[in-house]
Amino acid sequence: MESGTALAPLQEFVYIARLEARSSQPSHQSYSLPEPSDLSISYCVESMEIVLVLCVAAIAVALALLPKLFKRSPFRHIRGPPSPSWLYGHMIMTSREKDVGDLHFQYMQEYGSAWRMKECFNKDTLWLVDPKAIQYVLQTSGYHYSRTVVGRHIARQITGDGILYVEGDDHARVRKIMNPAFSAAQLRSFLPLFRRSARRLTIKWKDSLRTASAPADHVLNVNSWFTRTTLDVIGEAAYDFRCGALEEEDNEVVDAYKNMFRDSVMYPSGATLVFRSLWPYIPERLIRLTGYLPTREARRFRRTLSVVNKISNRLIKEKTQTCLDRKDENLRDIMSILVKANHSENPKTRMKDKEMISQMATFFLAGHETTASMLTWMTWELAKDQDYQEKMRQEIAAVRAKVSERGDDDFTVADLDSMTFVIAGLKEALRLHPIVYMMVRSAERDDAIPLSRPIRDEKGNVISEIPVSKGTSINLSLCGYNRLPEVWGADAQVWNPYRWMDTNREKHINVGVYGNLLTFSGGVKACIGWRFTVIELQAIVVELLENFEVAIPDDKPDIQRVPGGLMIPMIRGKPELGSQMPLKVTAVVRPEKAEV
Ligand code: HEM
Repeated sequence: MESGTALAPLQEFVYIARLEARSSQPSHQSYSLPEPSDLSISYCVESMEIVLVLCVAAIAVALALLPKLFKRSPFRHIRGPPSPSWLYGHMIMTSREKDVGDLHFQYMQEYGSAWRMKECFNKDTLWLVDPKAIQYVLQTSGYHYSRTVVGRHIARQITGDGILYVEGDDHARVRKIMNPAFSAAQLRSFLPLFRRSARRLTIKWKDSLRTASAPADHVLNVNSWFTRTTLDVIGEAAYDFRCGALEEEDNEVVDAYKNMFRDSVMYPSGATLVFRSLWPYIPERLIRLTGYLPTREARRFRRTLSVVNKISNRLIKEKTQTCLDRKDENLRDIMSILVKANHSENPKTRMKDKEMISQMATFFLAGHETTASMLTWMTWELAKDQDYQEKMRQEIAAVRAKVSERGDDDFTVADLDSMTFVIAGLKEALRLHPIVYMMVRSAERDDAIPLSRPIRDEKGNVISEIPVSKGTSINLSLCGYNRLPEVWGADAQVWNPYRWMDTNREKHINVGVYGNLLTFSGGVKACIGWRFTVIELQAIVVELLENFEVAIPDDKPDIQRVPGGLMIPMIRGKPELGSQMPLKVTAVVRPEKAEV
């Protein structure tokens, strides 16, 4: 389609709306992955009426906001890829990447550690992988770069007014109350719970192998098993609530989260992108109403939130009563600690019950699919690297021998931390597969973002800091930074866990909370659950490698990193199957346990 005439944006919009209408499905979708070049197979289930209403509203608001939308950005001379569309900018392209990160990696090579792209209505947006710039945005000036209006309101639809939604002083207040529940000592106390859940998973896999017709070729969708395991873990750790996800696949909570991202935010339609791009100009109270719209994402999120809120409501009441009765001394779950911390706060700064419920929904959201996906990508890497997998297994066996010699039944956190190969494998998986692969921040004031390495702009000028104006969207490419050759070496694009054993590694600018990776972000809003995740991953990986070998199945499925809010593993060309990671799983025969 031609662009460039005055009517081009309108033609483009109508063209894409038509294509999307053609691919809209009334109820249960038939899934097909849209190629950036072929929007006719776009994935979109909003009804055409909703799309049209939103379009008309969007165009009306857009006309009223023309002056703001056409403000020229102070970094317009930074280099970047040409925009394919005035209306959509690069938004369709980036939200429909074939494999998460491929565009980021390409632009890093072409333009360096900072580049310019376009949002809807031709608005400039800055992309960063530069460590100093990222440090500045997340840490040095963290509270001057807020989560975007769109990001916050989508989070609000999934979790309510939780920590992912609030900003500024409110964020600092909530974070302070939450911190005690995530102290290192508190999280270490969860190890037995993680190990119990991992053992339950082992039993389930062994049962599955026992009943398999050909155990040597037994293929499991490990992602589904990991999701159910981590759901059980977060239920028990956060609420002392038994989800029972490993026991029954069709459980209410499992069902509430199953493929939630695929069914909501994956491959947003053009109309959705345009509509969302207007939110920053709409009063907050009106944006809140978007959660009640019959759109694909709002409907899907409402379904999940109603299940989680029902449980949280009941539990908050119970735990508050237990706290008031002073019967909570032995309760170590996150919610009990939060209730206690909240009660010791000044009544003015306390979280209200509604806020507490939202934090609980946040833990469920933030705390299970992320960890499950991480386990999925890690086992996939290990399935491809049998040598390294075996090295990890030998290391685990050696530490196991020491534990038995001591007369202990199981590993302590110190034992897990002594496993150099396991930790290096874990860090490498976190580096290559950051589940939250990008974050967008909005500049709260005019500012200049410093760079660690100067770049050249379109005019050949050397720039060591980038001027940004209030309201600019700053895209932090977590997956890009995690593969930056300056930081990780010339082989940054490939799996090489040995890089973590190099004790001569150069010191780099501090950006992230774990291994200096950006996987858990950094600064004032870094992942509060990173330590929780690391211990959980260690506990589960060690259990699995003691009991099983994982390998790529004989038919070598083509695994795709699908951009859907999180980085979702799927079989290329089969999105209707949802998250998938088929791996061949065989039992390891241990000397003392030769059964299975
Ligand atoms: C592999 C696992 C995980 C990954 C990759 C991950 C990643 C992240 C990232 C990148 C952020 C920053 C998001 C942003 O600023 O927009 C974040 C925030 C957060 N995460 Fe995690 N996370 C993981 C597990 C967990 C777990 C297990 C919990 C809770 C038990 C958790 C709770 C949170 C919370 C509450 C926030 C918001 C923090 C704040 O705003 O101050 N996460 N996480």
